[in-house]
Amino acid sequence: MTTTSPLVRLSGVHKRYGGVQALRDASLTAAGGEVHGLLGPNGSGKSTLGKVLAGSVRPDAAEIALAGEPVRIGSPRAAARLGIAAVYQQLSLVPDLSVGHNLVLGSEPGRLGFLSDRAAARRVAPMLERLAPALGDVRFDDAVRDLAPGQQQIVEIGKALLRQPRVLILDEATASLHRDQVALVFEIVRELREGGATILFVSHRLDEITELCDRATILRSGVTVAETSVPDTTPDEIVRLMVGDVQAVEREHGDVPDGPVRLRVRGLAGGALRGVDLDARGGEIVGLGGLQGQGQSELLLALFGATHATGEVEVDGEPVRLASPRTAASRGIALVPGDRGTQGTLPARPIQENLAIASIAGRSRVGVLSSRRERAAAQSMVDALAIKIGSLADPISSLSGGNAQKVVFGKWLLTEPSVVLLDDPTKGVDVGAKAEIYRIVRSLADQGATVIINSSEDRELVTVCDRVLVLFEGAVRATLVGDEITEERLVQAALRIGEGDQGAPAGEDAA
Ligand SMILES: Nc1ncnc2c1ncn2[C@@H]1O[C@H](COP(=O)(O)OP(=O)(O)OP(=O)(O)O)[C@@H](O)[C@H]1O
Repeated sequence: MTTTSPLVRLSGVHKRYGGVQALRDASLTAAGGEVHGLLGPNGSGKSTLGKVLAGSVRPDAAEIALAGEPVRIGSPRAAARLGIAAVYQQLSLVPDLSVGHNLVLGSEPGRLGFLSDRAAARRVAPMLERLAPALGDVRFDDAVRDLAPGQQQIVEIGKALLRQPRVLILDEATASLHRDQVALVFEIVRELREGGATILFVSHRLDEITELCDRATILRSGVTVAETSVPDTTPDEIVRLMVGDVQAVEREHGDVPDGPVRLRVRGLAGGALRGVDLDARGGEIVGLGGLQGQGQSELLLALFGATHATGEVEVDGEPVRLASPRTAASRGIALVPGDRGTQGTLPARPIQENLAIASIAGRSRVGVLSSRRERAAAQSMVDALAIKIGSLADPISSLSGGNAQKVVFGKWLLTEPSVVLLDDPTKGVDVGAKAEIYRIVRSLADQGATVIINSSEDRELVTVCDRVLVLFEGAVRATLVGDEITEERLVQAALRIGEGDQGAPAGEDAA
């Protein structure tokens, strides 16, 4: 069923959080049978608008109509009764409960309490089967706690789908998924669309937006600035609508630096890693590519001493013990983790403290740094990364996701590291901020640091890297250098197309 009458209409939406006007007269209109993108820079109000519709944020003012009928949505429960379901990057699953019970949570017959195991199993069996390609051999009884983050996200999506929503909000719900998992989610979203539902899709991945969305609403600073037909708009135009005119990031195919090797790794193994060799020079940006989940994050965590691994690591010719993040940090190794939700911040503490903490730990044993210096250092990072904040004293939990990620990034930059490990550092970061981060990554390298960057976006690897190691099942499968680094070659190497024809094999790129 495809209908042109708006299933969802939000207008005159205002929301203020303390000093931040998150939405001002924002609006959105989406038809049934439509995937509607909700786009905008970090902090532009996308999540807030979605949450107003999902009943989890109470607006200061709003008019909401569903299929032409004015409605009041005072709570998530009220939204659920209206057929509205939402999935976020932050999960709402109960870790100690089974996959099956998590799936039925929220769609159980309320008055009757919990479903019996048998009834629950019957209820979720078709959904588990549908999701199997993205879940692997996950079973009804497995505890959610034991699942990989991507699998948990899939369960969260399954939970929303079981409610058979007529409006489904996916708010960065694909950010932690592998490509094959994203493909399944898209398949399901298209089925929902066929059935006449409206899907509101929030993502910073332009390729996902152009692939999936029919129309899109674009927010800037809490205001709806445009509504557009996605197939009729080029990605460049979408970017321009989102951020105004930003300076495009051009790939600079400079020569690979030929200074001494700064980071030398031999036979790094453990967990998913099956013996990785790597030599990287100061000034070099080395990317980790390949299908996701091939050991890229594990490699970075092992180099940071955060997981148990064996092998030899040297920085500037001196052996580094893979003992702990503290040891790594003392040797000038910094890690910017990808999962900004759970790693790398003290959510309740002020932004200033979050920015300063790693550099304080590195420089002062006593840990007391004059708050004037801390403040000056923090402010310099806020300026350099254009982090959108109210005040340095606000808790980091008050920031939008992308801005929080910039704080994590800034925290490590302040330590002036010699080896910078970046684990998908721009996940959930808007295109404008991405460009800023790329510039900073480049300037770090120009100052002599070695940068190792894992990215889930091939485009990012093409944009910033001097060399890309394509990982496959915990080992380096291929190496692409300079002009060889194209999205096409990366995909080919990741999928092992044209075996043996993917640039120098691992190990041959050594000094
Ligand atoms: N609970 C809150 N308390 C205080 N301020 C908040 C809260 N939630 C959001 N904000 C602020 O409201 C503004 C809009 O945030 P929102 O999360 O809606 O943006 P967004 O477009 O989804 O951002 P991102 O792309 O970074 O996720 C931001 O400035 C943010 O800091």
